[in-house]
Amino acid sequence: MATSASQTLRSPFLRNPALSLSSKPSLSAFSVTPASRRRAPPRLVVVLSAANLDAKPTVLVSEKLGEPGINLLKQFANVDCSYNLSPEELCTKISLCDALIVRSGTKVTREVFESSGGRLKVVGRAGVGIDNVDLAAATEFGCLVVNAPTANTVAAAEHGIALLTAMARNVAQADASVKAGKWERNKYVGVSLVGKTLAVMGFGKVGSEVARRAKGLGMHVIAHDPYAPADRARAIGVELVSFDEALATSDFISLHMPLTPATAKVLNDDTFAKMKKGVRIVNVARGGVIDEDALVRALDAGIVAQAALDVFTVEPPPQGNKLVLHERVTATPHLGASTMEAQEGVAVEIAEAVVGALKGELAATAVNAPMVPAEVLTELKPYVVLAEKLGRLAVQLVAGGSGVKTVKVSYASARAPDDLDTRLLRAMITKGLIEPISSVFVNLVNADFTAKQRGLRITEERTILDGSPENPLDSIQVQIANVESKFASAISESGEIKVEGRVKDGVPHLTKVGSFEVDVSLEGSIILCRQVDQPGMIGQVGSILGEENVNVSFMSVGRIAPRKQAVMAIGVDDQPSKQSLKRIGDVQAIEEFVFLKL
Ligand SMILES: NC(=O)c1ccc[n+]([C@@H]2O[C@H](COP(=O)([O-])OP(=O)(O)OC[C@H]3O[C@@H](n4cnc5c(N)ncnc54)[C@H](O)[C@@H]3O)[C@@H](O)[C@H]2O)c1
Ligand SMILES: O=C(O)[C@H](O)COP(=O)(O)O
Repeated sequence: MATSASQTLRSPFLRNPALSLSSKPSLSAFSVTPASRRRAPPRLVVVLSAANLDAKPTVLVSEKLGEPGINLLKQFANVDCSYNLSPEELCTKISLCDALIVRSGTKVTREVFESSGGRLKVVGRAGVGIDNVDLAAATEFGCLVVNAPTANTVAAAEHGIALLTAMARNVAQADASVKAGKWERNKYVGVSLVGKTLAVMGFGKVGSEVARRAKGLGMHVIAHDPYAPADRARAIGVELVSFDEALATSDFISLHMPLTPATAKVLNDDTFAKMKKGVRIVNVARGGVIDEDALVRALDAGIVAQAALDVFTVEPPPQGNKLVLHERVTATPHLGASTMEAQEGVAVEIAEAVVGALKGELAATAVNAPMVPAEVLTELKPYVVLAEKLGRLAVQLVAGGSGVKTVKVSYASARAPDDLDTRLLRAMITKGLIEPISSVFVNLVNADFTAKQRGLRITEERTILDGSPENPLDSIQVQIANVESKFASAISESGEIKVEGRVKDGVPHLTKVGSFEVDVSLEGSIILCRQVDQPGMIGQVGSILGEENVNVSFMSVGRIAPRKQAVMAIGVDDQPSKQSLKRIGDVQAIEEFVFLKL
């Protein structure tokens, strides 16, 4: 079992609270509730709880990061700024690091994750593009990848506009000519932008800012983006068009899509052939979206009149690169994000994201894990804890030897189905199901991957309840099918191990085991006993535990009918000894019992 996870998943409840009696409306159960346990909702420490918070984590910064970001990191971590590491040096260092912060110049390969020996928990990309990080490997290794997606948007858009205008007026070439002692006024006659059509390819953050600015220059702006909403484009006076239409009708094309398998070399011999003769191209996205050899051919053939490029397939491009040296190409060394303001912003954005992730908070800028908006997260916090604990309980009820393969999770809620994002809950149930029976560390990043790898099939279903949708969930039920249980009473009428829980006053409770209703707060550990319902049972078990100074935090009895079979759930703060557990088992009326660690 991954002990580090369970250690840091502690919630900050008080121990040894004064007990107070609270009567329950249900006839079939009563409970003893520590008053102090009803106060604070559990802290959410879900994603990266492997980071050892007792020792300061170590953050490796492998490329120049703005000072404000470094200062922020230093308040929480040991910061190792080692720039220009070779791939081998990076692999060596990484085993000593909990987090790595990179820009576009560091390749975070599978080897990096393998070399980290499981210690690397977060990769922070101080910028937008994450094409230099092997996301599949990061996910497999349970390493969260976060980026800083907003702080350099304006800088990149401004650089796009700078390249567009500089290209149109031959600024770079004319400057070099003047510096070379020439005065070539006729050679550097440019083209005007006003009234020309600009196609923005990729209408995301940077693309839309470029569009806005280009409209200010009097250009007719169209955009191609298969995923952009038309109303967002319309709102700034931009028409979304097909890829082919963008190519065929534009005087200028500005690229702003990410580099993905779908966009790699999207500008190639075939697509250049579809463009208007004399088109001008700007690229501040990624070099790999253009087939650079094809661009050289298109320039030489006069299809492309000019290109202005900030990014290249290989950076820095090899010496003597034909494209860079082409007379009608303006080149900058990946400067899109390089303004003082953007670098400060990016540094702070990524430092906050990495520190937050190391503390176990959910990252709003997670790239390989669901991004859960802060308000949703606040609401879901206690349910997240409930989900993991139900998973832990359910799997511990399985009799040894019977493999867990089929799990059904049912969420009962008065919310509309699309108003409840269950990915986080599913991940935590998976964590709860897998960690107690393996050495795998499961988090939000690798939960689905790990489940799949272990052949664990988790299906989810929703029960829509009438009533107020004020709370996101009424209950969560976890059922494990096709297994035997070491506590037969946990098997429901339909033959599965079944546990169900709810959140009460912000605290997760176990409310059903098999067909028995119970009510026990999910903290510490739990003893479940099945007995013939009769007076004195609570006293007998309570005094066995009391003799050993085991603090009982919660007790509840669920029964079919008075004096028939009942299940008693006892919450304990401390682990009872084997002898005490045996004595409980020896109580005559107790037919079976199980001790479950949460
Ligand atoms: N040169 C630099 O220094 C610099 C700085 C910032 C960003 N960038 C790069 O700019 C690009 C855009 O960044 P962003 O912050 O605007 O990202 P973003 O995610 O906000 O926008 C990208 C847009 O591209 C769209 N897209 C995806 N596939 C597409 C396709 N096949 N065709 C057309 N559009 C497609 C997406 O729908 C999205 O709207 C990224 O490649 C990023 O790495 C470069
Ligand atoms: O994707 C990005 O954010 C830009 O390409 C910036 O990259 P950089 O951080 O290496 O300047």
